[in-house]
Amino acid sequence: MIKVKDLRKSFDDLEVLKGVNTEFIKGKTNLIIGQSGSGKTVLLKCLLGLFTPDSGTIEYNDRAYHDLSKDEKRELSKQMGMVFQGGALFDSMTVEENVMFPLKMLTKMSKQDMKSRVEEVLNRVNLIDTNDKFPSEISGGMQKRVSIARAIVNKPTFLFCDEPNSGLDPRTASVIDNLIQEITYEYDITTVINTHDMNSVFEIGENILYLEDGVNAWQGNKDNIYKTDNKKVTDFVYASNLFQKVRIAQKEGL
Ligand SMILES: Nc1ncnc2c1ncn2[C@@H]1O[C@H](COP(=O)(O)OP(=O)(O)OP(=O)(O)O)[C@@H](O)[C@H]1O
Repeated sequence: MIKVKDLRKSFDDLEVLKGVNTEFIKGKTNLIIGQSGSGKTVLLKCLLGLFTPDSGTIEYNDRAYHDLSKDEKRELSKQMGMVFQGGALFDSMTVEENVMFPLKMLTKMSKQDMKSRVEEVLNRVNLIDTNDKFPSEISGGMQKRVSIARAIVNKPTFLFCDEPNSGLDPRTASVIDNLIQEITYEYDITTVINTHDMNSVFEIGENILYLEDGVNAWQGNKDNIYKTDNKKVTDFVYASNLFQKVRIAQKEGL
């Protein structure tokens, strides 16, 4: 569980987060949606500890970040997994080396234990016989799987994903969404996903935060979002004709 209270962050004169209050639930896929520039990435980076907020608090399992000692902050960062936009794999490393990287950096595991843990997570994301391949030798969908394997290899408590579907065809995007959701359940992780993909919203949106101009403007789940009359949310979510038709069909019970 992550609780965010009155979070504010500015860059010089630009006020980006203007008092965000929200909760991200353990064991669920929590989505952040909103217009470009609404502050989604800045919020995600605050959650990851990459940006220091100007004010407000972030509590990770009921412990406020600013109350933690330096060592505790370091320990907390080890409990965080990140799926970067575009995968952000190391081109010069094989799939196995990419996934092993966090274990080398963050743990004192033996080479053998690291190898077997890497094997376990690569199997979990259904990547077989790719250990010795380089990122350039596998498809975009497979690269995302490697990125997910790398993010979960150190058994994180918190998983952050920045547009995990970008650049994928709709079917592969849906497979990746479902994989992230399954892993969230299996590992009982607090997963936070920054997304532009409305298919993800309707598929895995268990707790959706709609951010508008740096504030939490709406929060609900994929079932509530069909029915909400909050104009800001409907204008954003149903900007496409296709989704408008889906909404009408849903409301009419078709
Ligand atoms: N390091 C930074 N320094 C200065 N301004 C920044 C920095 N990071 C973000 N911003 C500004 O904060 C605002 C919000 O950016 P952010 O990347 O959070 O938007 P977003 O909602 O993630 O947009 P998108 O959906 O397009 O990725 C933008 O105006 C951006 O220019």
